[in-house]
Amino acid sequence: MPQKVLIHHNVSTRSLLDQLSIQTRIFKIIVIGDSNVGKTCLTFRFTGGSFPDKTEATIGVDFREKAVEIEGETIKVQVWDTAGQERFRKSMVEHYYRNVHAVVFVYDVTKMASFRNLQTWIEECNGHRVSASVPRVLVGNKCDLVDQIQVPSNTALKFADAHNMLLFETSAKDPRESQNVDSIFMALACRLKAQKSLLYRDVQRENGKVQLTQETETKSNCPC
Ligand SMILES: Nc1nc2c(ncn2[C@@H]2O[C@H](COP(=O)(O)OP(=O)(O)OP(=O)(O)O)[C@@H](O)[C@H]2O)c(=O)[nH]1
Ligand SMILES: [Mg+2]
Repeated sequence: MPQKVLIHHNVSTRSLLDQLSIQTRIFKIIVIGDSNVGKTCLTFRFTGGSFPDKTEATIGVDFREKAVEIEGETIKVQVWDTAGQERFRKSMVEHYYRNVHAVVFVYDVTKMASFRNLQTWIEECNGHRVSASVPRVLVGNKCDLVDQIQVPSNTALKFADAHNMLLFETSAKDPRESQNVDSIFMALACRLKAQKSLLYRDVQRENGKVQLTQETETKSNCPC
């Protein structure tokens, strides 16, 4: 008798877990740009809430995740912090762009070369057949270095407009800017939620396998 109770309990626990995983939506956001612009620091600021004491050049990719709540729904934002150095990224590039939901292009406001190179990063992104409906944003980082700014805001704004991107000028280092860093990812998550272009955890009951599938896109009505 107690055994029967146990079996019944297992079944209901499993279906509850299935339901929970179906409801977990994951947004894959990749962060792209030259080496040293601060991609790791920005992703760390968003997911960990602080500025890392020390960073090393990213090799391949580092994943960071943060659960956010939007209109009562908990969503997992999966941030792919990519390597800026060619030698540390070449074997991974296909993986960066596969099933991506949004792209964050980063430049360093104190380094004009990192701004000019954005064109190359955009071309790489387009070359990997990332759909035009995948939201993209532009981030000028290191705004705390006010005396060293080389990229004027209006130049960056024109570029962002021409490429249909929102522009965020911010600093991963300055704690007063942390809300601004959060708003980069939150604006994207908000837009993706509205778009319904999501990774669903689609529970395939066949053979008890769990697979990830991508839903078809619908038109966005997000205000951001
Ligand atoms: N002043 C200032 N320094 C920053 C800021 N963000 C990052 N840095 C510094 O810039 C350097 C590079 O930062 P990372 O985040 O490692 O750069 P990355 O873009 O991830 O570089 P790769 O991994 O090689 O592609 C580090 O010394 C950071 O401390 C910022 O907002 N302000
Ligand atoms: Mg890095």
